[in-house]
Amino acid sequence: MQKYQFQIHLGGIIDLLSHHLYSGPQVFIRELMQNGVDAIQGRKLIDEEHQGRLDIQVVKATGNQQPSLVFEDNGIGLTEEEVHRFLATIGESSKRADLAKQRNDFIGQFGIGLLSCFMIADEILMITKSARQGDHPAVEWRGKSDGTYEVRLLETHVSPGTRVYLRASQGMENYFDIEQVGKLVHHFGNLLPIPIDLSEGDRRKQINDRRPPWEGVYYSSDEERRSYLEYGRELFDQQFIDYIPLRTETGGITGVAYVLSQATRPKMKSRHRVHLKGMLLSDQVENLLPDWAVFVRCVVNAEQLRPVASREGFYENEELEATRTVLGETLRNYLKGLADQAPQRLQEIINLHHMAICSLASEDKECFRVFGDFIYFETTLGRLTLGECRQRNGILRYVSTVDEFRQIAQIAASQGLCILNAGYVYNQELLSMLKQVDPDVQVDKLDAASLTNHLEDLTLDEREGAFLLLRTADLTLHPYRVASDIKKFEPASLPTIYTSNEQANFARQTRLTKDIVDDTWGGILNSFENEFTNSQYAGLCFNLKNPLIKRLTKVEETSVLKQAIEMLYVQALLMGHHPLSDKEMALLNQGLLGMIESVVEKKEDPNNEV
Ligand SMILES: Nc1ncnc2c1ncn2[C@@H]1O[C@H](COP(=O)(O)OP(=O)(O)OP(=O)(O)O)[C@@H](O)[C@H]1O
Repeated sequence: MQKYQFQIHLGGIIDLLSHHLYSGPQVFIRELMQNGVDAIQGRKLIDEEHQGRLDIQVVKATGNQQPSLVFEDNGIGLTEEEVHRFLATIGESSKRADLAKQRNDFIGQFGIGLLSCFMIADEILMITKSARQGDHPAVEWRGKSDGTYEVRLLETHVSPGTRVYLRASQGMENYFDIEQVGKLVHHFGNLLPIPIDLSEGDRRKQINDRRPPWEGVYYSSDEERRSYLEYGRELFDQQFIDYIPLRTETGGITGVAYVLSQATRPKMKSRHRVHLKGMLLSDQVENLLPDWAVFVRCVVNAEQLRPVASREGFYENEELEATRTVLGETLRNYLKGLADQAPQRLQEIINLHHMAICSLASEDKECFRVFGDFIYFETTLGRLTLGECRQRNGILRYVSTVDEFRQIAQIAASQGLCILNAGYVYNQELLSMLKQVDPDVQVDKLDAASLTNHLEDLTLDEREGAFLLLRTADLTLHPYRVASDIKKFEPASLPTIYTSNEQANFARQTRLTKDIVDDTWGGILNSFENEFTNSQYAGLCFNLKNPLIKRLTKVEETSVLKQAIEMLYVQALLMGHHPLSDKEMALLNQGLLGMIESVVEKKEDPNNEV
């Protein structure tokens, strides 16, 4: 059997890189800067004192000549043998662990980056001189996008390092415009530790002369704070509430997490600006922090994490996982610190990102442990954090719907009872997460209807006095499936409370629906309704402490009583935000008209007391 060698279709590979791997042609600038930085790093390994520099020159278009770019570094350079091996072999890199021994020193490793230049130029011309072999002549390498290359040795003196020449292919002139190049060099390279000069003709400027705040030395915490926040504002073009310096051994991270001043939405992920050895990987990295850390946006430099081949994110491996855990720990310590020293700021952060934090804390135990106590609930005693609720009450009691909460809020509040409204999204999940995280906590669901059991009973005499009112109420409200009762409770200004439970609500909903559907459906719903038992009755409880109710117990005329009861019933429904059925609406109308009539009659004949 004969052996053959794989052939590579360079056009196909370039197409693959440009359309499927890289986010766009602009990355060639990143790849070239990175090769320059790596080459300087390589030279430092043989000469520690070596002062590296990168020089990028833009040459404007002239006549029928397309514009061009020259990337120059004073790095390690390549010998002729290395040129054949590393430049002309796709996937071969001098920076891999086995060759470089200290792979961590270099940014590149895949051996494909240089090919990105074919996205904007048809030819790559490189002149390189090895710093390792001083007597070796400089080498000129000319690689073409058709997959061929030429090599020749130069006789002229060239100092060690590498120069890459690129001429814009048709349609790519934009990437050779000085302004555009300046922006891209700054975008990708502003944290690189080697000075990068950009020039066009006589104009020359260092692009990365500003160092990040975590490299600064500060004489006061105010100065430090100002420097960090100003950097964040300029970088992200937004204001932040606070900053958290980041430094971890795992992953070799340095940087800062900025606390967002705008509310985040649930399931929204924060995107971070991430560098690898000073080179920007991406400003859209999502997997740097634990999912719960929605309230910050980071800019970091990593020395040890592994990039994916597109170099636009980190490879998801154990090291990244460990780094994420340590960064999460840093954020948690910051929050704990705030809880002790600046709880208002912590509450401010949580209030801003409340929905997002609730959503995460309801699914993620770790997040719950961090934030749980600071999440607020609507309670019958006002808005309280879960921590405050736990401090005040041995048992946490909640109702599961907003309607139930409305029913009981006033009475519970007047009796100092703290009942949580778990009718909003995530609330019940958060309470069940609380039970998982702290099994000792007692969390009880309260049935709003059962609340009336805890109200003060009437004495025998009082009961006797209220007999007619109660009997009339039972008869009047029976068609509405409402049972009546009478108790004494605060606040005295409240004449009645309407209580319901899930079955009663269902029954009520069925009746409301029946009002608006046709006969066929009405028949089906009727058969449901007929199955209802007493437990599906809602309740209207009169308050004997209320002056109006007290007066009603003295009224003997049942028609007056009936009308008052109907009105109190409708009013209780309206107070609880329950939609009225047609029949109830009619009650309201009749009642109002009746009242108007009696007022008018009274006006006409002041002796006619109603
Ligand atoms: N400026 C340079 N100076 C010295 N050697 C260079 C330079 N540019 C490229 N090389 C050599 O060419 C090889 C291939 O470069 P290329 O950019 O394609 O891949 P890489 O940098 O090794 O890895 P990656 O694909 O991750 O960028 C490098 O490993 C290096 O040996």
